[in-house]
Parts: sequence; structure tokens; C-alpha cells
Amino acid sequence: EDPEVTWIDGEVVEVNGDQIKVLCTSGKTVVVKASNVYPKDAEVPSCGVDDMTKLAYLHEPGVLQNLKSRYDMNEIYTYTGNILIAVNPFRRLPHLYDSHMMAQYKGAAFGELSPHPFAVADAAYRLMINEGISQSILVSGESGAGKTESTKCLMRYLAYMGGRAVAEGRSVEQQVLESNPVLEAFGNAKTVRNNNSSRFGKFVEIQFDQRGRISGAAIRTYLLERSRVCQVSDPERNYHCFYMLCAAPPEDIQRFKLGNPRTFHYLNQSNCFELDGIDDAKEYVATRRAMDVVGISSEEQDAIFRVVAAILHLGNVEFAKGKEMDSSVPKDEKSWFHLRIVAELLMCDVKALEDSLCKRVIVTRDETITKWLDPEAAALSRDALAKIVYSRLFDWLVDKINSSIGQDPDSKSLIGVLDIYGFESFKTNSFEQFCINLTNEKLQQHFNQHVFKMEQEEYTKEEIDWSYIEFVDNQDVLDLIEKKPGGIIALLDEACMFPRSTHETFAQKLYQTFKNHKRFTKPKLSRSDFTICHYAGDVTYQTELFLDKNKDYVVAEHQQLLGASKCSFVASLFPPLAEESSKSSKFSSIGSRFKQQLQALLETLSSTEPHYIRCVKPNNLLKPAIFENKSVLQQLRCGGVMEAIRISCAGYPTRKPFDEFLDRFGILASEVLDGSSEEVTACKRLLEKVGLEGYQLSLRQGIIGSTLDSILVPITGIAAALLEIYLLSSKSCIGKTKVFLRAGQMADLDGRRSEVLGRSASIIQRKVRSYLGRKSFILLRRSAIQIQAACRGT
Ligand SMILES: Nc1ncnc2c1ncn2[C@@H]1O[C@H](COP(=O)(O)OP(=O)(O)OP(=O)(O)O)[C@@H](O)[C@H]1O
Repeated sequence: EDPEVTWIDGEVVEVNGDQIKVLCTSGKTVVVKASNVYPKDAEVPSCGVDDMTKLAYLHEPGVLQNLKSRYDMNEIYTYTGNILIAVNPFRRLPHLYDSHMMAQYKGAAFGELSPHPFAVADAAYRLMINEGISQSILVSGESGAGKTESTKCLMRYLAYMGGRAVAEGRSVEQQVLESNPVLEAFGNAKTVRNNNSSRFGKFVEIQFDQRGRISGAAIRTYLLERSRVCQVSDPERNYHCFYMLCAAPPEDIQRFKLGNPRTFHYLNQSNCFELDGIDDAKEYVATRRAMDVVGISSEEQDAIFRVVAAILHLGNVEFAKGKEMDSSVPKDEKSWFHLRIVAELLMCDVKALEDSLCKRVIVTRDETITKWLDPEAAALSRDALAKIVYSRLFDWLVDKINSSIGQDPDSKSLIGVLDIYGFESFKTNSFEQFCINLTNEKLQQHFNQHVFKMEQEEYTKEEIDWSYIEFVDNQDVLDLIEKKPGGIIALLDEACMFPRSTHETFAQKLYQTFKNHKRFTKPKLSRSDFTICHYAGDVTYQTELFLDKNKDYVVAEHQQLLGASKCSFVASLFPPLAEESSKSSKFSSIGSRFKQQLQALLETLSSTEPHYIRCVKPNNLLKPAIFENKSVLQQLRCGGVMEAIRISCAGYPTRKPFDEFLDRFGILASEVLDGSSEEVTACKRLLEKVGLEGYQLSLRQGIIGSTLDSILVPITGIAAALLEIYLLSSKSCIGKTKVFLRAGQMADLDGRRSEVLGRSASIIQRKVRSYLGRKSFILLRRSAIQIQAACRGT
């Protein structure tokens, strides 16, 4: 194990008790503890294996080495059982996704062809058709790992399978596919980690009719990042649509009174305006075309872009101190100019717009008081307006796409594709990371349960006697976050409703409540941060903006202003509120709503058969052909791949078909290979001969005590494994087609095989040496006799 490259390849040169001397391939010699060294399968092909479960040794370094050798050969997909691992190539590989490829995967058995998202989609489609069970494909990974690309690839395949032979105008599948560029234009942006980062989560539910044709679809989105609309840090960008609009054809530029993106405050906080290889003008035209396909009329499109332009102009309205104490007014003529354009574009009254930005009306029981906002508060009010308008616009787009594609009420089966943000842990983690990590905890629980089930099924299929008794999952973290009452979200909502709360009082409340919770800690030097011990590692959250970000309310003045807009599109974004909620400025909690959305998502997922794609980002430079071990390993751990392997390690991680097993280990008891018995009997006899009977007890200790703890616990930092498995009985490790071996047994057998091979080698060497020695002796003796005879003259 190495701190830099995590694992190094090497050869053992000396064993000294617990200490092992290793000559690394780098040329360095190191002395390490035996528990930090793992055996390597010398027989694994240099191009790796397409399924991790085919590895003789299923451990971290083996998994990593396999992914790397495949990635070096542009083999970006690898299975771990039924999970597909996709390593981002950061280069276009069009041959992998063309129609010829789709035709090949159509109907091919899973595992028959190279690993591919098409194979996952095909398996899901066939299961749905044959068994009538709804399916879901969960795509996860960190930002820039390739989730959206994989999702699009899955959707294309499903459209191919479920599409009509001849496109009938705007077909459902075309609409489903074209919803991608529309949502990307409004919900994606360049970030430091990805030039086309989705700033929202997405679940696309594709409905099929009895004959397996796509008959409807529904898109659900989660938690769009609103703050980006008004705040962009260098070298990131705001949402793509703003730049597209600034690059629109001249007549549109004129209509929307736009110009260079560098002149808009919401865009020029960062110095990045263009993206390599992307032409915003072309993207604008393409987005409009995609909008046509998904059923957004050209009037609606105009209204949408008018709102986008209004947001840009709104950002340029600055405020200065007014005549009254602590009041504010638009700063100068330039600000007035932009304010007037905003009013014109949103078709609302200029004065009402100015008032909604600079004043607040407070209604008490007896009177109505108008309060001025100082310039700083007015700027915040402006940003709040921009954010709410943008987020309502995004929701409108999603609703429109849904209603235009249409739902099929008679559909019996569906395939859902989930493209959702992976686990996040940064230097500073705020409310967004908190929600994202909650999502991942939930999905992790779902994943664990499913992987357990799949293992169970494999054992049952092979008629292996086994039982898992207890499985402790991450329910405790979920309770900590979302339990009602008393969880973190519930306490946050309470704090938001109490006017005098601050982030500090909220943090104090958390410290008090979760003093003894084993998943919660207070960082030593902090007064308002808290740390949660997540399944994928510890994350420290900064509470500063938690209260603000959790509040989801529209300022009453903004609601009134835009609800009264003469543009029916703008007014429809702000429908009148129900009587009681309009009176009180009752806050609605983003955290609680998100929790409910997640609950609904999990309910949907639970009614489907899941398939998993884990996307991995091989480097942070976003460049091809660079594979950074450390970061990949971290992602495999966070994505539950190591967890799946761990679960598998606790059972029978190594499986070998009978013939391969006999090929490899037949030499340990060659008498079993007499050819008279069947392979299965030969395997049984071989196992008896090598004394693998009665291994369960000692190996159980081996598994829990050494393999699990040493491979995973020091690495994940999660004390005592998340799961506890007790293997009760395992009378046989012979399945119907394969031999099942426990963790460590392969190494044991390989060790014995090396011994036999070593012994055989020395016997061969001995024989050869004695043959050669004898031959040369005979030659010498004959020569000597000849010489002697010659000398004697005979
Ligand atoms: N299979 C692939 N082939 C070629 N390029 C790819 C592939 N997958 C990803 N990429 C490249 O990586 C970039 C990032 O991928 P993508 O947008 O799918 O990441 P993501 O995981 O969805 O990120 P985010 O969470 O930020 O939205 C893509 O824009 C593309 O350039």
C-alpha cells in the first residue's frame, strides 16, 4: 500500500514473521506488514477481465489494477457481477455507440458481449417484456464522471428498442430524447469539475405498452441549484441558456435588448464566457429546434427567452441610498434603463417593480406598515426575484415536456433511468451537499439491500447452502437526518420558523440533541459546523446558510407583481396562492419537500428491478488516458462498488467453473483427473484431497477478522463494518456449475499449487541435471578409454 498511488505491484523477496520485504516494480524495496499485502493473480491476462468476479483475488488492488489495464486499452466498461462500472474516456468513442452496436446488443444474453450500457438497457428491456416487471437503471458517480452521457446512451437504446419502425411525426421516443438538450440548456452549466454539469437530479420514467413500444414518459427533477443564477465564481459559468441567448441571431438580440455577455453582472462575475468546442449561436438554434420537438410552441419559446433576458437585465439593476433613512433607489440612469427593460420584458409596471425591490409591506393585526430596504437588502431582494423566476421557469419547462409527451395511464410496465448527483465532500459543504448526501445515503441503503438479494439469488441458483442472519445498514444515519420529530431536517425547519434563530442557535441545538449519537460529531474548533459520519466517509457541514437555503417562499410583493403581469406566460409562473397561505408568510421547507420527493422516488424504485451503472472519473484534469488510482479508489468506495465486493467477500467471493477449477488445481491431486468421473465429482474429490473440508469456522474468523477489517475498515474509516454477516452453515461449496471459494481459499490453493509446481520443477531440474551429468560422464569415460587405448597402442 502506498500513500501516493494507493497500491503498488511488486514481488515478495523475503518473509520475516509479520514483516514482508517486497521488491516493487518501481525498483524500490519496501518492508511492509503482511496484512497490507495482497496476493496477485499471475495468470490474469494483461488486458484484464471484463467482470471483476472473474478475478481470482477479489480485493482492492486487484479491482484497481483490472480497471486500469482495461482503461489503458480503451475498454471503459467493466462488470462487477451485475453492476456496470463506466470509466469516463474523456474522448469520443463513436464506434461504441453506433446503430451497428445497438443491433449487436439487441437480444444478446447479458455477459455474452463486452460490458456496455446497451447490455444493461437490453437486459432491463427484456426482463420487462418477459417477466412483466418494471425496471430501473440507477446511474451514479461524481460530477463529470459521465452520468448524463451514460443516461443518454441508455435512453437512445430504449428508444431504439421501443420505437416505431417508421417515425410518425413527433414520436414519443423522439420527444423523450429531445427533452435532454432542452433540460441541459436550462439546467446545465460549466463548473470546475465538468464543462456540462447537470445542476439538478433527474428521473426519467419511460412507459411501455403491451407490445413493448414506448407509450409515454414522465420526467421528475430534483433540487435545481438556484444560487448559480446570481452568483458564479471564476472559472465557472452560469446556465448555458444565458450565453446561448446572447449569441442569438440579430433579430432576437434586438427583441430582447441583449448584447455582449460581458456586460451582464450575472455573467461577468466570472471570466469564463466561452466553452471550448461549443458554439453558443449554434446551441441556441439547436435548443429551439429541440423545443419544437418536445412541443413548446414558438410563442412559448419567445416568452421563455424573454424571461431569461429579463433576468440578465435585472442583475444589472444596482441600488444606492435613497432620501429616507435606510432606503434605496436604483443607483443611476443605467440601472433605471435596465429596470425599465425588465418591466417591459416581464410586462409589468415599472413603479410596482421598483417598489417590490426596494420596499416591504408588513401587515400587522392593526395596520399596514411600509418598510424601506437599504441598498444591500434591495440587492438581495433583486437576487431573490431572479432566482424564483428562474426556478419557476425551469419547473414550467419540466411540466410542459411532461404534458406534451403525455403519460400512458394504461401502461403496465416502465423503465426508469435515474441520473443523480453522487456523494459530495468538499472543503466547505453547505445545505446542497447535505441534501445530496442524504440522497446518496438513501440510494446506498437501497443498493445494499439489493446486492444482498442478488447474492442470495446466485447462491440459491447454484443450490449453495447458506444463510445471512443479520445485516446492519445505514438506517441510523437516515434517522439522524430525517427522523420526524427530532432529526436534523426537523430541527432545521423549527429553526426556520422561529424568527430569532440564527445558524449558531441551530448548531447549538444540534450539538445538544445529538451529543451521544455515534454518527454525529462537533468539530473541536468550530462553533457552528457539524460532522456526519456517512457510509462513504465523514463530511463536515458549515451551517451558515442552512436556514436561508432551506426557506422556500416567494416574497409577497414579487408574487403580486408577476401574478399581475400582462404576459400570460409570466403570470402563469406565479399562480394565485391559496387563501390561507397568502395571508401568513408561512415558510415552506426545501429540506422537507426534498425528503418527500426522495421518499416517493424510493417507493417507485422499490417497485422495480434495479440495475446499476457506477460512473468513474479517472482524473480531475478532464483529460483522456490519465488514470489516478487514488481518486478512482475513492469513487469506487463511495459508489458502493467496494461495498458490493465486501458483501461478496463475506460469502464466496471466488467462483470458478468446474473445468477451469480442475485445469488450475488438478495437479494438487492428479488421481482425481483419471477421466472416469464427472467434473463435479472430480472437483468434490479434489477439495476433499486438499483438505478444504471443515474450513468454515477458521475461515469465518479469517473473513471477519482479517479480510474484511484489513481491506476495508482502515480505508473507509467506518468503524465496525456496516454489515455483520454470520455464515451459519455451508456444507458444500460446490454449486451446480461452479466451485465457490471463500475469501483466502484461492490464495491458499494457489500457494499449494506453487509448492507442487516448485517441487515438480526441482524434480525436473534434478532429473535433467543428472541426465546431462551422466551423459557428459559417459562421454568423458568413453573418451578416456579411447585415449588410454590409443596410448597403449591397442
Ligand atoms: N462515454 C463517454 N464518451 C465520451 N465522452 C464522455 C463519455 N462520458 C462522459 N464523457 C465526457 O465527460 C463529460 C462529463 O460527462 P457528464 O456530463 O455525463 O458527467 P456527469 O456525471 O453527468 O456530471 P454532472 O454530475 O456534473 O452532471 C462529457 O461532457 C463528455 O465530454
